[in-house]
Amino acid sequence: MALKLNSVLITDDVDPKCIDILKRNGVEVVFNPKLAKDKEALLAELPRHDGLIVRSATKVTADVINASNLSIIGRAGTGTDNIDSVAATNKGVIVMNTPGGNTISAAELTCAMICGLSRNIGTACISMKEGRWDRKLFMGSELQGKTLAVVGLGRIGREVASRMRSFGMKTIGYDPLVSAEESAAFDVTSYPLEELWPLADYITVHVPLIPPTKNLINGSVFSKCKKGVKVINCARGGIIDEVELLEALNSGQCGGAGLDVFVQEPPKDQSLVQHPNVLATPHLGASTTEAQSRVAEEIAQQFIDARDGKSLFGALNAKALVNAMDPVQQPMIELGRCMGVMASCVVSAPSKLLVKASGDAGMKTALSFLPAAVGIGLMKNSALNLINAPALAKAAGYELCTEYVAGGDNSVSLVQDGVNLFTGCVEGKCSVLTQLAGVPLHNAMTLVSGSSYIMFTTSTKQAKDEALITLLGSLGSQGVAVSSLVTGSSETNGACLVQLSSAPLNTEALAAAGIQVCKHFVL
Ligand SMILES: O=C(O)[C@H](O)COP(=O)(O)O
Repeated sequence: MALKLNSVLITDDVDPKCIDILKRNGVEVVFNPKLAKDKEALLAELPRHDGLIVRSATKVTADVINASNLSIIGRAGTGTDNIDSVAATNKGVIVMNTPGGNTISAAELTCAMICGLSRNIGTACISMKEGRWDRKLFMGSELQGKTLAVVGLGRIGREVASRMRSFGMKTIGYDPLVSAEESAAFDVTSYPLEELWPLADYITVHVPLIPPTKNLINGSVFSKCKKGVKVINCARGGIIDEVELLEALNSGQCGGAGLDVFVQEPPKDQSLVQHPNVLATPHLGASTTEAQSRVAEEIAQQFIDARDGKSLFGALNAKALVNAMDPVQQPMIELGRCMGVMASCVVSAPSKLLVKASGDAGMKTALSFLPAAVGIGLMKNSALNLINAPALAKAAGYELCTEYVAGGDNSVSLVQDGVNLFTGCVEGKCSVLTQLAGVPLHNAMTLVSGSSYIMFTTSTKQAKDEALITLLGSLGSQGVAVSSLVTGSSETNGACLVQLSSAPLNTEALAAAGIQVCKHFVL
């Protein structure tokens, strides 16, 4: 499944390697970092591009996304909080970052902050530049034997811990996604937050800014810490409550803060930056030649790989697409979509549908995108794709659950309230489905886009058989040939899908013949 990527707009300062790689691969590139600060101009330029690449300066808000024709937004870096991912997902736009490219640079800056705070390097340097020689004023403390608490034990947190251990620091930490055993394996002793705070001499945060991490370190936390605790934030502004940090600095409860990021960047309120115990830098975590070169190369190559259908590495909101990229899965996507179209004739929102796949491991993999494919067919909205279908189907009242049954005949069933609406499979994948009335399904469900189908359901199996005989007779009398037929039934209902070799269909004549056709539809 390839992505449209004829033209890419870059609105932040990225290393020229990014432009080179995209151009070398036949992509037109417009590089205009001024657009990061000029929304009107951004909105005017964006519609003619398929891809957008940013760092943290460009605010990719919902109105920007909705006014665009983008297929993909790339972040040359880690944090995507400047991109409205919900709006992107609802519009079916991939959001992608370069998760590891600036890890070392961010970790090294954090370590530099810890060292700088321990020896007052920032303030001592300013004092010397002012012509003073204040040796007594800048008495420091060693790091050896002190405890560093790392909140967030992902890539960056782990690199910080490992480097600071070489200074003789004891490393403790917390991460809701990392077990105590796992963190012990990289020499970080895990504690619940409430137990972590009183143990720490230094606290460094390496978490994204999301609702549970907003103001994670606040006045109440400072009151539980050792007096003089030092805090470092090279992650995102707002993880440490800025107002309550200032109070803690003023009272001495906090002995120093290393801040690379701020709620507002650049910060209008300078109280924290000007505080003597604050070591401040202007969001320089990823600002090294190495990190910039890496993230620029990575985002460009990831775009090309996505365009060529090779990989979706770094994609944050396209779970269904990742497995669906494999060309062998295309018939399965089409099957899901067709089943969704058929289902739309018999179900309406709100409803809960079970997408049940049985067969080999490939069928289990297919379940990662089948509900999305069913959703596309179900909602019959041309703006839907595998990225936005799950969210939009849910918003419309369709709950799509999945179930995998190992073994079986590589088929997919759509089940509502325990009643099997349809079962299907892709050509060559399935032998004969037992619940179908003697029709080899691999022929009958070879669904071809643009074919004309009639689908009807009945309250009993017998009624279905009778209706089918009447329908076939009626079609025959109209000169419409039937190319394949799928019938299904359970104890309580019957279903039938008739594929016609030629459209159009005289639905009035059918109605006159007393046939309850749910829908005549073109897949
Ligand atoms: O999230 C990141 O990757 C870092 O904060 C760096 O941001 P920047 O690319 O704007 O320097």
